[in-house]
Amino acid sequence: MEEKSLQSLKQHSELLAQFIIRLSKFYEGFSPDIDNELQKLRGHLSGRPDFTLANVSVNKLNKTLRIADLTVRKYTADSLAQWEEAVKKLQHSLIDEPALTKESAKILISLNQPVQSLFVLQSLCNKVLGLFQQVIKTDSNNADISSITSAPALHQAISDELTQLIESYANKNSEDDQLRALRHKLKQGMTEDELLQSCIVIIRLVVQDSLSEANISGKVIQSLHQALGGIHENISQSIEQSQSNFEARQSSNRDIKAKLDSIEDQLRQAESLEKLKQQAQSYLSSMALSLSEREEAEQREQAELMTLLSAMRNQLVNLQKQTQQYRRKLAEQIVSTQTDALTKLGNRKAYDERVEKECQHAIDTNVPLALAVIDIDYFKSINDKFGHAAGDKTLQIVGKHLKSLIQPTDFIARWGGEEFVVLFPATNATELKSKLEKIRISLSKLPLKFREQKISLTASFGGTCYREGETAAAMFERADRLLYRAKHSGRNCVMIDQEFI
Ligand SMILES: Nc1nc2c(ncn2[C@@H]2O[C@H](COP(=O)(O)OP(=O)(O)OP(=O)(O)O)[C@@H](O)[C@H]2O)c(=O)[nH]1
Repeated sequence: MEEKSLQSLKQHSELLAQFIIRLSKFYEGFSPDIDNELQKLRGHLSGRPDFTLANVSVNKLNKTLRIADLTVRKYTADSLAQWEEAVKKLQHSLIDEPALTKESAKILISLNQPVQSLFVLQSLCNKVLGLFQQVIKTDSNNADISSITSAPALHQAISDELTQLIESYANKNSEDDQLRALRHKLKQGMTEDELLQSCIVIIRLVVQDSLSEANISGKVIQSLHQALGGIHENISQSIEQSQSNFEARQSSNRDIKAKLDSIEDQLRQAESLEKLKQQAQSYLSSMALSLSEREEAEQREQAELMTLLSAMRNQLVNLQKQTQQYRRKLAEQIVSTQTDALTKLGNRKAYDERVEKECQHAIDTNVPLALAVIDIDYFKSINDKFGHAAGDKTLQIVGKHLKSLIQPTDFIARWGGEEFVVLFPATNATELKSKLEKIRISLSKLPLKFREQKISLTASFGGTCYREGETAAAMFERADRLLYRAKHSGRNCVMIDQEFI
């Protein structure tokens, strides 16, 4: 019996030792105190077990484990609170990501549930990390997309706009070194900083230019004002002079009349012919004197008037010269602000003005108006292969060629970059399609050669007709969408609004 219970005790202590070994392995590294104490306990229970010492170890372990348990709970609570705060912060930046917002809400609910074990805590930690990984991935994707699409598109749009502005200034100031350098740099490609600095340079130029324009206009107006003031003074002077001359003539008339009346009286009362003769002679010589004085005065007046008139004439001639000069300058300015410097075709401003007129005409006359947007295919590759100068030359050649293919009543403008816009008055969609097809084929046969290399060039076309009641911009957008479709259908083709056919 004793032998049996000893055997059973041995078995139990071995089982306990194995359990302690497993427990030690599980807790290994968790705390050095627990590791040491478990190792001691294993020693007390192996071989000849010493239950008294084992009991001491178990008590020590109990205490350490209680403290460790409190530490783990506090650590768990702290971790959960920190993760919750981090997920909440993250949630604010996820407004545009509904899937991630939903996921973060789910995680927040889990983080607020009681944590039963370290495994649950670990799984929560994994979920939080997973969420952050997903957000980082989405952010970098978005950053990639925006750096591929919006930022370069904006960069390109600003560069194109600046090129146009510089072109129109270069028209006026072809010798300006700064402009020449800017134009060159823009064609080479600019960094964002350089682009911003160029914007500032151009803004300064525009301000200076408008200030000097205002100054010139001010001077012209001032001199017109002076000239008009001079003419006004001369006219007032001549009116005053005429008034006083008129009064002098009236007094001279009264004088002559008085003398005639007096002769008449003398004739009636004359007693002798001799006396009458004497008196008549005296009156006649006095009248002759009055008349010659009057003639002299009249000649003087006429001379003065002539001087005044000739001064006025000179002033008017000057005035006319100045206004003509100014009008010519204004006309030149209007032409230059509406001309594309590179192709010498109308620019977007010219198009904007013209399209409004043509739309109004289409409404008034009920005659169709067609619009085409033409974009050279793979133009960038010309720049890339042969340089910007070759690209510029191509734009000039294409612009000239397009102009030669349309009627004088049609209107062509360079919309920007490698895009042209053409207005075809009195043209319906079917006619537009056939006109654009002819232009497309003609363009594809244009002989172009750079560095001894023949290059074939094609363009894509979007065309539509004006719909009464819509804006010119709406018509353009429709044509532009059709152009986009033409590009996506393989390029070198014409896409016409089917509604009109
Ligand atoms: N030489 C020159 N290039 C210009 C001018 N304006 C715009 N560009 C260039 O035209 C190119 C247009 O390129 P994209 O918009 O990619 O068009 P694309 O290469 O014609 O391709 P698709 O239109 O899609 O067929 C850009 O590289 C611009 O820098 C200019 O006045 N002169």
